[in-house]
Amino acid sequence: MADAVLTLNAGSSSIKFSLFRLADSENFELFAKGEIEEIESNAPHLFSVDAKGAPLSDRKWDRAAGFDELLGALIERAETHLGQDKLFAIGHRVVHGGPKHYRPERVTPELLDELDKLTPLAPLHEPHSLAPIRAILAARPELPQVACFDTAFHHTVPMVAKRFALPPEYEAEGVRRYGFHGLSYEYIAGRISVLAPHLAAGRVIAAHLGNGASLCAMKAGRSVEMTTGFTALDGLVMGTRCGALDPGVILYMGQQRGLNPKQIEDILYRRSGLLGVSGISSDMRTLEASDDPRAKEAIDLFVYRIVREIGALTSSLGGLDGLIFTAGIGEHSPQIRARVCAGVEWLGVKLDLEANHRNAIHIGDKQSRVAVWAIPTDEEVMIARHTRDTVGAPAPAL
Ligand SMILES: Nc1ncnc2c1ncn2[C@@H]1O[C@H](COP(=O)(O)OP(=O)(O)O)[C@@H](O)[C@H]1O
Ligand SMILES: CC(=O)OP(=O)(O)O
Ligand SMILES: [Mg+2]
Repeated sequence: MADAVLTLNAGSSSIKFSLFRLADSENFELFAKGEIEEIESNAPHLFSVDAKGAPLSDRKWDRAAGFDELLGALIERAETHLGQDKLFAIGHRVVHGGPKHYRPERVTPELLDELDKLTPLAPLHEPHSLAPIRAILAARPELPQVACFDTAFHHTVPMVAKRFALPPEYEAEGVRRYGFHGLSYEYIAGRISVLAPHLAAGRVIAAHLGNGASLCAMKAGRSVEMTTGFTALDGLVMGTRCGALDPGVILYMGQQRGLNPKQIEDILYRRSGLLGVSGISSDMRTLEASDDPRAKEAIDLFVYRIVREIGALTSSLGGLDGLIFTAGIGEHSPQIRARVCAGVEWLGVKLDLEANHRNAIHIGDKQSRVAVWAIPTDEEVMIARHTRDTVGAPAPAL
């Protein structure tokens, strides 16, 4: 009999989950993974596959189903798949931990009440992480749950990089830069120490380019700067988010256009970025396949901002030894990686075009002064490890 951890990673319209078995006291083995899609629609869909990708279960609803029902169905499936093995804890990616929560924490009703207050700072994510936690707490109060914060890895960023040049009362209230995609960067930092030990003590920029996108500057495996800030709106152009914006634009929207805060939130979070600029899609695959000039304009802007921010983060690091691409676009788009690397060639970055084309992991040219890698990320395994460490490894069966 083995023990298992279920991880949940909530996005704006879907919840990804993974089920890991504790193979021994240290290592997890992926047992199943899947997704609940269209969670708030009239047709939610739950599917899962095993570690090799073979289908395990598939269920479609033909009506809206609340989080209680969807999560109940998920846990029931997970326990059925596990058979004799025991689900001992559930871990969650929670995007914003605010000023107080920068370590994984066991969920309590008090913690949930505090995290609720951070919803305005992560409107696409926080409600979708907290609703499943609440549903599970009500249905299965005996099952330990752990919140793993996406902001936690950036706790090491120096204060000078976290401060806004605002009057001090804002800083005192926690209005500062936090940074996101921390679970992904923590995983990447661990992989670098295995795959490229010579980089582990060096100056590295990791580019998490997915639906949400950001860069993280790491020195000796610790975050020293990132492009996301108080919220996951700042920095790079994202699927539907605008990235860095002159705050004067927000004043303009309110004062000249007469938009209220909810309408502005909707534009900045849901109607900007690749989708807003192209008017076609937030999905990089669709844009790459399109010959519409607006798709090209959106991709040009996406790449330009990455190149610009790599320059800025290199300054924070005082030089650059390694550049790592990860997440959906970073792992799978040779075109975007090639264009970014061409833009920062002056830093000593040179791609091996053939390795890049076949999506190899080590994609730097032998002549490249900066090591270049494309490393698949795994936020789920990070959540599983933190969950096990926070709850404590289960006692061995007698
Ligand atoms: N082969 C590919 N080429 C280009 N972009 C890709 C490819 N595969 C996935 N992507 C892009 O990755 C993005 C999604 O990244 P992902 O890390 O899965 O996002 P999230 O976890 O935030 O939902 C989408 O823009 C998608 O188009
Ligand atoms: C914080 C964030 O942007 O997350 P995601 O990339 O999952 O949207
Ligand atoms: Mg993601």
